[in-house]
Amino acid sequence: MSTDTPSITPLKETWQQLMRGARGRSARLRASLIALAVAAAVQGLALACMMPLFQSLIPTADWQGALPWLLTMSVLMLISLGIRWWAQGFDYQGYTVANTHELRTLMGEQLRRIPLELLQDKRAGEVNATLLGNVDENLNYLLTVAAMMAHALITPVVVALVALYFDWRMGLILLLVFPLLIPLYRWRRPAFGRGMQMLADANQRTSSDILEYTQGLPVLRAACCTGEKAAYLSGGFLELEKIQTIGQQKGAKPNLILATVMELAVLLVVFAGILFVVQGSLDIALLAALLVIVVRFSEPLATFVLYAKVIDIMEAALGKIDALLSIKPLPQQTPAQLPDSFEICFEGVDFSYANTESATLQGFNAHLPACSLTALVGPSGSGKTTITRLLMRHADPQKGRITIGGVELHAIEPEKLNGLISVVFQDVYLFDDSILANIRMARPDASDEEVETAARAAHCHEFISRLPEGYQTRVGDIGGRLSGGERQRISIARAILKDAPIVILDEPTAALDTESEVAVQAAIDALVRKRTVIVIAHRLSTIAGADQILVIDQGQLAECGQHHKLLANQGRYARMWQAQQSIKAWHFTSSEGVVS
Ligand SMILES: Nc1ncnc2c1ncn2[C@@H]1O[C@H](COP(=O)(O)OP(=O)(O)OP(=O)(O)O)[C@@H](O)[C@H]1O
Repeated sequence: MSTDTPSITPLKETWQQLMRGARGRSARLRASLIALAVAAAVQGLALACMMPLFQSLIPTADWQGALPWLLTMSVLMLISLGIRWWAQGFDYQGYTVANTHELRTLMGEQLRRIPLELLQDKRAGEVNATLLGNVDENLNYLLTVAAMMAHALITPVVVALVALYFDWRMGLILLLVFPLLIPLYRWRRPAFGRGMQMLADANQRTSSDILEYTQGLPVLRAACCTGEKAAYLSGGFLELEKIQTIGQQKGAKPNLILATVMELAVLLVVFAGILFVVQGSLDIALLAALLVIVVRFSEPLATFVLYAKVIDIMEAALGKIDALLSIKPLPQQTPAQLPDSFEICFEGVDFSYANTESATLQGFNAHLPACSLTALVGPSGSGKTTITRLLMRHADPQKGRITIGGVELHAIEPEKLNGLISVVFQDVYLFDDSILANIRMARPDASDEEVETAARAAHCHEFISRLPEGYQTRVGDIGGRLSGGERQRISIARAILKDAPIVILDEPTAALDTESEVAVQAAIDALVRKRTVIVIAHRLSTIAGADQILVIDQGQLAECGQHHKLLANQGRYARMWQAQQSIKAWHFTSSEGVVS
C-alpha cells in the first residue's frame, strides 16, 4: 500500500480549480467570496467604532458624543450582515446544490466519453469516491469557511489600520501581531495539504478495497481466501487510521502554537497598553476598547487552522475532480459520417496499451466482409480481445486505420458507433432491475411486445415465464437463481433487440454445460443472421464453419482462411486443431476407462 506524499497545489491554482468547478456560476461565486471579504472589512470598521465610542463614554459618559458612533457602528454592522447574507445566498438559494449536481452529471458524462482503456486502469471504488465524496467536498463548505477565514484575517487587520489613526504604537503592535498568522499558516500549509491529500487517497483506496471485497466474496469464499483478504482489508483500515492520526497530530501542533501566539498577543497588547497608560501617553478608554476587540479576535484567530484544514480537504477533492475531468475524450472528426455498409477493415494497425512498453498489435491487417462470420483464434494474450476493443473504440490505435463500410471509426459519432455494434460477452452483467428493463436497455424505446419477441428469439421467453413475476421479476431478487446459460440468453435477447449490423461474440458459450450451450447456440444462430459477425473462440470446433478464421499470434495475423484450407496448410491453425482433437480423444478414453 503506497503512502507516497503527493505534491500540494498552490493557492492560486486552487482558486482557478474552484472557479472551474463552479462552472456557469463562477462569476456569482467570485462575487460572493469578494462580498465576504468586504463584509469582514465593514465589520472591522464597525468594531473600530468602539474606540471613539469608549473615548466618549470613559471616564465621563458623554452620551451626545457617543450616540453618532453607536449609530455608525450599528449601521456598519447591519451593512456587513446584509452583504454576508447576500454572499451566503450562493448556498441558500440552491446554487451550491445545483452546482454539485451539475458537476456530478458532468463527471458521469465524462465517464461515458473517456477512452475505456483508461477507465479500466481505475478501480470502481476510486471513481465512486470521486463522484460522491469529492464532489460534495468541493463547494459544500466553501462559503461558511471563507466567511470564517475572512472574519479571522481581514476584520482584525482593518481594526489595526484604524487603530493606527488613534494611537500609532498600538496600531503597529496589532498590525505586527495579527498578520503573524499568515507566515505561520504558510509554514504549516504544505504539511496540512499533503496530509489531506494522503487522507483523500487513503479513503479512495479503502473505498475500492471494500467494494472489491464485497463484490468478490463468492470467489474469495470458493478460494478459501476470505480471511486473507479480510486481513488485507484490515491492513487498509489500519493504514487509514495511521494517516488520520498523523493528520490529527500535524493539525494539533500548529493549532496549539497559534493559540499560544494569540494568547501572547493579547498579553502584549495589555502590557504595552498599561505601560502607555501609566506613562500618560495612552487614553485608558482607548485601551479598554482595544482589549475588548483583541479578546474578541483571539478565538477565531486561534481556530483559524481548523478552517484552513477544510480548504485543504476541498483542495484534495478539487484535484481528484480535475484529474478525472481533464482526461481527453477520443478525437471526433467532423463532419461526422455514418457507414451504409458494414464490412470492416483493419489496415496496418499498431496498438500498445497506455503505460505498457510492448506492442499488443503490430501491423495488423484484416478484411471482414459484410454479413460474414469471422473467427479470431490464437493463444491467450495474442490480442483477440484487443482487436474487438479497438473496433468498439475503447482506444485508438497508434498507427493504421480501422474502417466500417469505408468510414474511419473516428469519423463516426461515438453514440452512433455504439449503435452499430452488439456485444455478447462470456461474463454477462445484469443490472439490479426487472428482466424487462435489462433486455430493453439495448433499445429503450422498444415496446413490451418487441422485448418479448427478442426474448423468444433468444430462447429465454420460456424460463422468464416460469419466474414468479415473469418479465417484471427483479434480477437482484432472483440473484443467483438464473443459470449461466439463462443469463447468457438474456444478453443475447438484448443484442437481438438492439438489431445492430455488427455483432461481437466473446466466447459466449465457453463457460456453459452442453445443454445450456445448445440453447445458447440456438439463440446465437438467431442473432447472427445477415450481420457482420466476429467470434472470439478458444474451442476451434465451435467455429469450424466460419466464413474465415483469423489466426492471431503475438499481435499479428499469422494465418487467414477457412477451416479446411487452414488444415491443409499444416501451419499454426492445424497444430492448434490437432492439439485440441488429441485432448478430446484423451478425455474420451479416460472417461471410458472410468466407466469400465
Ligand atoms: N487494459 C490493459 N492494459 C494493459 N495491457 C493489457 C490490457 N488489456 C490487455 N492487455 C494485454 O494485452 C495483451 C493482449 O490481450 P488480449 O486480452 O487482447 O488477448 P486475448 O488474445 O484476447 O487473450 P485471451 O484469449 O486470454 O482472452 C495481453 O498481453 C494483455 O496482458
